[in-house]
Amino acid sequence: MYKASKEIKEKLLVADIIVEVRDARIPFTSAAVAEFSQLTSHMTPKIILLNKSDLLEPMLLTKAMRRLAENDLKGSLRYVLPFSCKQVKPSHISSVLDTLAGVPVRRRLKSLPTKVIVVGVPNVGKSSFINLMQRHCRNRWKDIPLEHTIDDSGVAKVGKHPGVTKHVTGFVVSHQPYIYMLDSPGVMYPRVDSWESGMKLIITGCIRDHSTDSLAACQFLLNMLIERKDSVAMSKLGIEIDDWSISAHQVLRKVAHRIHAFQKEDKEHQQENEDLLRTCIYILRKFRQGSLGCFPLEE
Ligand SMILES: Nc1nc2c(ncn2[C@@H]2O[C@H](COP(=O)(O)OP(=O)(O)OP(=O)(O)O)[C@@H](O)[C@H]2O)c(=O)[nH]1
Repeated sequence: MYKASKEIKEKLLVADIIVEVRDARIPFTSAAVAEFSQLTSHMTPKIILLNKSDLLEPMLLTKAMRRLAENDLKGSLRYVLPFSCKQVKPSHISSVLDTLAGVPVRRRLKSLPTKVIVVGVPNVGKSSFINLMQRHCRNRWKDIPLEHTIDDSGVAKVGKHPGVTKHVTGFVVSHQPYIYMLDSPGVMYPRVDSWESGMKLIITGCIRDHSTDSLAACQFLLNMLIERKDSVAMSKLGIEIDDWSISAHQVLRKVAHRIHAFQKEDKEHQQENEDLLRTCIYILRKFRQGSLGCFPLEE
């Protein structure tokens, strides 16, 4: 963990622009806040990329972007862009490139590349985004070498250079202006300031769940679906609900029956907890894949 923090620190120090990837379904809860204030200058421009926007209705996405702009970005120079690595839209890529090109950075000298680092809490799609940009840029500039290393002075060079003590690797995303994206993301910690935030982070996979958490997180999710009277999501779980006063535990049992999670030979119900846990993992996986439909977890 210490090593990871040290690496992020070093990368943030060389970065001219920070792209913070967040999960569009939890635009506030998936903020990578932990080290930001200590490690970055207030002057470093930040772009917030609301990834996984394919898992949110367009109207809600617009709302989330507006709320972020109103609440989260006061007084600092930031941009909020929608993105989806799963349903890639050329307009998303071009708006990222245009925004990067237009961001006023401290030193935009022709000889020095503007260095962009991608950061975010786990599982928000940082690597997917970097890989996608790398593929796009490789196709765009077929004849120009795109893989570089950068030494401490910020000069990008092709190939490996002996004598360069610290270097970061990445690829060119734009030649005019000269913009370079580091190819390894900075993984940061989320802020878990309430039980509810923790549940949302587990549901979306930003925090790894252990068995007890899976049960609690799944029940949290099912309660949300019950509250929303979300018959579409329920039908995707293979069940129908006639009376919405049903409890999360009852829904869980219904799904367990539906997927035949209960073991037939377990007449004494000794395995029941394990069977329900397997069902929770099944439900959470479906949600994370977007198979339960598009809905926000934050109002
Ligand atoms: N639906 C959807 N899934 C996505 C999107 N982007 C990434 N994913 C999925 O989210 C999961 C995590 O993606 P990664 O790119 O590994 O995320 P990461 O932030 O690099 O994760 P860590 O390595 O844990 O820090 C994978 O299963 C991806 O397929 C997206 O835009 N939409």
